[in-house]
Amino acid sequence: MLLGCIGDDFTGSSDLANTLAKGGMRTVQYTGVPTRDAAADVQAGVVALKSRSIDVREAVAQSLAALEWLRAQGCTQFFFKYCSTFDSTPLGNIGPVADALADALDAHRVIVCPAFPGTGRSIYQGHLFVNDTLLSESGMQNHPVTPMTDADIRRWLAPQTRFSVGHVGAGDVFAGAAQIGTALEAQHEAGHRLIVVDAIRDADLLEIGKAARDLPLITGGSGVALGLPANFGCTAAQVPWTGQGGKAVALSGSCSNATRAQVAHHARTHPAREIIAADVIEGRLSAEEIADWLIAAEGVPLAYSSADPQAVAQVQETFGGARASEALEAFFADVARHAVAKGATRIITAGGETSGAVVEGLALETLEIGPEIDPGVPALRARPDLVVALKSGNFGAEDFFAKADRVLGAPHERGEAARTDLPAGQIAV
Ligand SMILES: Nc1ncnc2c1ncn2[C@@H]1O[C@H](COP(=O)(O)OP(=O)(O)OP(=O)(O)O)[C@@H](O)[C@H]1O
Ligand SMILES: O=C(O)[C@@H](O)C(=O)CO
Repeated sequence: MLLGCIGDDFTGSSDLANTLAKGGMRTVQYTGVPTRDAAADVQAGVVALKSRSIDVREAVAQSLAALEWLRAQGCTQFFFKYCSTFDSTPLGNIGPVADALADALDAHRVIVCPAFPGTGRSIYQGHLFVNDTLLSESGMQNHPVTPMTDADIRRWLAPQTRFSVGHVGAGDVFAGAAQIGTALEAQHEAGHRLIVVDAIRDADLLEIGKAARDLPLITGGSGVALGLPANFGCTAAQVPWTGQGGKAVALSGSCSNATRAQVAHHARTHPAREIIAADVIEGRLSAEEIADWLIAAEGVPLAYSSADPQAVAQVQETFGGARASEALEAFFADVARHAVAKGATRIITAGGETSGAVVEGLALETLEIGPEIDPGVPALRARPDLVVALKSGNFGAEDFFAKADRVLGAPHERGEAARTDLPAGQIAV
């Protein structure tokens, strides 16, 4: 293994794995820290944690355990993947995890770059934009767990880290890799260790990637990984894929604007059933009943708890946010387990936490990275008879659910039949 990656959530990890696989690296995503060695031919390993919003000490401990495993696999460079909207609070977890990894790797010029132009995230003069609005005016200021009320990433990161935060501005980035390297060195000499780097276009990210060639640790969204495969001699390639026939089901626990638009769009032409949060929390609805409905329904049936901010606030006020989230995530995991037991072979999930719960509930240990469905969302093979797509809340076009089903089911470009030869947990990219 060459490049070792640690992702702070499951959908974000598949977003990063997608970029690396498209760049030609043989990439595998692992659910949590594996207990055995990776296959010998894996070039990039992404250890997916659910560490974005957990207790900071636990997030650091899990990330260091992931680092240890990745080091043992032979990796020479490491990547800490967090959200392109820098989801964190003034207490962490991005800063403390980056600090701990920097210490462990003796890294002193640590790039901090959440930019992902393909989904509208850019950084200019240290400020993060979502399309044409500052992060703090993009809707992310209302996020229930990590409200992002300041778009200045330098200022947001400062209270989270023990180190001084530096900045490489757009002027240096536009001048290319050599100048980025010089600017990183100047920031280091000025006493800064975590260095926010501007990027507004993919071309900027490719130059940053070149400049990062010899850095032990890079942190950011998936965008800044664009240039890394080339440093290892890999070239962009079509990602091989064998489609999976059979029954598709879609599950959505994401309440983001993008997902709610996708749910509304899908419900116009496919069977869709709303999951009422109170029914789940108070035990009036069984997961098996929903799985039966999904299996019996035509097309790509969707079960969703996605609701607007007022409805979510009402549920949280009545039951408490943590209780509601736990109950709904456990419910979707149960629905997925029953649906797979009853024959589902293609599972599409929306929402980082929801997807994480489903992947853990189904005990999917490794995910083979397939072709991109929409920016940041790849098709994934979990088992010889099961494929999945894990969509971050804010990602995907309006027709995402139907499109995901088409890509998951698409025949291999060389026309091979679906594979049945590989045992679970031993799947190569
Ligand atoms: N109707 C609802 N009322 C209250 N909470 C809900 C409701 N539906 C879903 N939830 C909870 O809201 C949370 C949504 O988080 P999730 O990470 O799945 O989506 P997201 O935040 O849109 O995605 P991402 O993290 O990828 O941006 C989950 O914990 C889910 O269980
Ligand atoms: O970087 C992103 O925006 C996503 O991969 C993600 O992490 C959303 O949860």
